[in-house]
Amino acid sequence: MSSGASPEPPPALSAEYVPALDRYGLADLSGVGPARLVAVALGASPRLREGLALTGLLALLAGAGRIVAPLTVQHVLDAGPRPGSVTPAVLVGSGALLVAGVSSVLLNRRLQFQVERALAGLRRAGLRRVHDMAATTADRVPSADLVTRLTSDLDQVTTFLQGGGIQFVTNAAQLVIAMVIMLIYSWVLSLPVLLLAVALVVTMVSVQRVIARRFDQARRDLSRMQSAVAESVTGAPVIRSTGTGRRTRAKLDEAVDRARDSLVRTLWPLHGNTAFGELAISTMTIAVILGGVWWARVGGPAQPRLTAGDLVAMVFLVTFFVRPLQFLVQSLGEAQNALTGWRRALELVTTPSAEVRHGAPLPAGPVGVALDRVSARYGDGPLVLRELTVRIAPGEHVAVVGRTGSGKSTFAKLLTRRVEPAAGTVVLSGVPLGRIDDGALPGRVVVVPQDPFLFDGTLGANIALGSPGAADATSLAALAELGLTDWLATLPDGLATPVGPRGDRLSVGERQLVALARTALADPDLVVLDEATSGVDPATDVAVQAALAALTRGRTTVSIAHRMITAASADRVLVFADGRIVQSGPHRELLAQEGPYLGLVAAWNRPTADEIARPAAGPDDPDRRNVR
Ligand SMILES: Nc1ncnc2c1ncn2[C@@H]1O[C@H](COP(=O)(O)OP(=O)(O)OP(=O)(O)O)[C@@H](O)[C@H]1O
Repeated sequence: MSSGASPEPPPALSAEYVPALDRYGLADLSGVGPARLVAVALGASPRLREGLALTGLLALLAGAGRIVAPLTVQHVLDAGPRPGSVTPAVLVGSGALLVAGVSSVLLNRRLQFQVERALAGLRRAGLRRVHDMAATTADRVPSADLVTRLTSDLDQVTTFLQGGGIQFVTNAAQLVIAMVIMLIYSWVLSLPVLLLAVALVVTMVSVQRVIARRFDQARRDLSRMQSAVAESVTGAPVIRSTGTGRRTRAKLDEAVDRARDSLVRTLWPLHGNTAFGELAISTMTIAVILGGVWWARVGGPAQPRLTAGDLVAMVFLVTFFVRPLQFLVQSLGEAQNALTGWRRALELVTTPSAEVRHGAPLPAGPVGVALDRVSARYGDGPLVLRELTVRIAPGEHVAVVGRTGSGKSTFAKLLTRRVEPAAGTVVLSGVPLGRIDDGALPGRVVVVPQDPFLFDGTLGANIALGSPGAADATSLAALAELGLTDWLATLPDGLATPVGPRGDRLSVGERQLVALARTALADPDLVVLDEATSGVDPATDVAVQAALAALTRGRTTVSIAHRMITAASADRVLVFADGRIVQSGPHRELLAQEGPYLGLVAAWNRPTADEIARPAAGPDDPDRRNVR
């Protein structure tokens, strides 16, 4: 593809195309007929539509040109070898071959370019969709799976095309033209050829269905295998530390074996199809030769039904009919594989976007939150949040506490549109969240996760993400605002300190500090914070608490609190149990009530095994302070 090519416009699918969704919420094109599939493919890859008529014409010229040779031979044989007939016939034949050659080169070039551009467009659109989905369906289909799927599916298409798949078009054109000319020469001799071709096609189509099903399964198993491999590589430190290497290997072996078995299962019908195709092709050639000799004798020497030239031309034509048919049969498996890849890539691209475009703006100022009888679930699973009704005033700091699995994270995901309510409405500053424009949320509603993701680069670059283009001075001011100047001074190169891939060179606590500085720079109006549960050393923890206090001052904040100090410093605590809010009020008030909060506080006050192993915490340790 030329580097100067303009980017593929986004898919413009026909208005009436409303995809059925599979259980992961992805478009499901598996039951869609070929005409609809082609329409969807053209809609998703507009480049394919460009110059379709010219492409068709080139295919016809390339296919027809090759068939001129038998016609020339027939003419010369029947007219007798006289210079008056041979020379023009040879000239016409040579000219036609030249046109066919040039058309074939142009066609291949054109198809290669168009298809590669279409594939690049699909890749781009697919990756964009993965990003878009990561915001809403990440919990249903992991983004890594989608990327693996997109990459391997489109690789399959490229492999097919590079292995001669482009010839498919020329061969198909040649097949049709040879058949038409054969019929013109002798419909009697064409009859057995066509009957055998019909038998071949009928068998092929039914075996093809089996191949398609098995390839689909094989591709799913290959995707699963790739995900399992990727997971085992990413999770290598955990696997090593937990001593679960043997179990992981067994899981990987099982995934590899399953993928292998699936691939082997595709081979039987594939080979059966090829063998049957070869058999049919040989039979056709024999039928034409024997039938031709018989048919030539039927009329007797005085009135032969077939001239010698006709018979020779027919034998040639059968070859020209058979060769592409053979090619098509042999490539059918790979074509099927590539088609499945193309279809699955199209499924991803045509999955309806969850983005809200041209939605309402989010009114300026601190954000107020209102939930009315909101329930939520993952996929078609059970409700994990039930009938939540809660108000959070602008500027209020609310801590969300509860046992593991009680629904705290899901509540946070509801506020940031990572989970759609199954019932009820979430309203931010008077506007239903589902109607707020996607562009209105970044920078205004910011999530600080437990273990923030940092890009491989400098500390400064990672902080500046909060306000793209921010100068170092602005980042330093944000750090100062959070009281982090002293912490910065402990780093070897200040803002220029490299953080390593995913921020691995920093501790979890330090990554949270970077995320807090990034958030301060963004200056959001609603902060949703998932407090780190572990891995924060006491010194960094003091810095995190101070930075948090500064960041949340005057901003609406929802903290998923795992420690008492965080709950105690909030204006109000929401206690979750089994997906419901069972208590709500300031920390001190809740301490005076009978209820689950007292149980949580007791658990928080119990020293952990880690703390028992450590020397006794000093009075300054914020987490050990008796807040009661
Ligand atoms: N992606 C998911 N798919 C299916 N179920 C999920 C998913 N994420 C969470 N759940 C389920 O939803 C329920 C609430 O989970 P959630 O993560 O909101 O709880 P939590 O209180 O934040 O727990 P923790 O403190 O352990 O993070 C749990 O039963 C959990 O198993």
